[in-house]
Amino acid sequence: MSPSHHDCCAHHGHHHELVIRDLAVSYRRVLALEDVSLATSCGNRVALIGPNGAGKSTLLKAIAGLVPRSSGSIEWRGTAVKKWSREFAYLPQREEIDWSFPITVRGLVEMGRYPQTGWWRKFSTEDTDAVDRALHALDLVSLQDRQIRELSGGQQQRAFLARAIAQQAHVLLLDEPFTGLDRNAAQLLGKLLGNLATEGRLVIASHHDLNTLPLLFDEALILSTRPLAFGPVDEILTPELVSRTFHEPVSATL
Ligand SMILES: Nc1ncnc2c1ncn2[C@@H]1O[C@H](COP(=O)(O)OP(=O)(O)OP(=O)(O)O)[C@@H](O)[C@H]1O
Repeated sequence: MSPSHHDCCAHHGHHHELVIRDLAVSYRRVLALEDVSLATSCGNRVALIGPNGAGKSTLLKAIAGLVPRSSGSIEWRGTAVKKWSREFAYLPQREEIDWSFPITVRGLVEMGRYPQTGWWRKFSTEDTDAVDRALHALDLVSLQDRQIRELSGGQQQRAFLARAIAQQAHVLLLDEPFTGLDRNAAQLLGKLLGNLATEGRLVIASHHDLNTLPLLFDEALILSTRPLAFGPVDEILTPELVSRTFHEPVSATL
């Protein structure tokens, strides 16, 4: 029996839903990640912190099943994650997305239903309802007929999150979702991510701004190819650790 997103924490007691053990990822000769272990559950917002090249994007892609791992394991609700499944939604960094692609906001959100419907089936009422709910949750109802390329950066981020919600993904893997957003857009996105976590989703995002870290996230993984620390943000964010993370060259750990 797979728990719905409303009860996913309650019935698991102390068992964590996402468990990563001794993960390593290499790109040909570059060792991008090593010895990464962490355990967390729905309801949390986890920040990945670290200097450029620390492996934050690589970890998001590895959890999403988008890059092969050299060793280690990833378990989601007791089952080994071997490849992409619809439980995971991955949002790439802004510059990796082709924003000129001709599609409306609603069209993009409907794409979240394709893993369920298959392209040959018609949209059911359930699919339409899921799309409507996702547009509503991300405050996009009035923008649904607009082209994606005509939106602001914050609105585009929300459209991609709405697609993930329509997909009914429980794990949201976001690569620098706050980068490039103005204050208002960042505040709105922060609030929406908080709601999604409270509803019982797990949010994992790379993040660069240590000042907003305690406001936007519950837990943090400090990464420099290897993990330097993982835990609640208020315990992790010590001056010693911050200077160790950002003043030490990444290559020193390789
Ligand atoms: N496709 C790739 N092929 C080869 N090496 C790669 C590839 N992608 C990333 N790397 C290397 O892996 C390491 C980790 O990169 P990654 O993008 O995960 O870091 P990051 O923490 O997300 O960095 P940033 O903050 O700059 O986005 C870096 O040394 C990078 O050069």
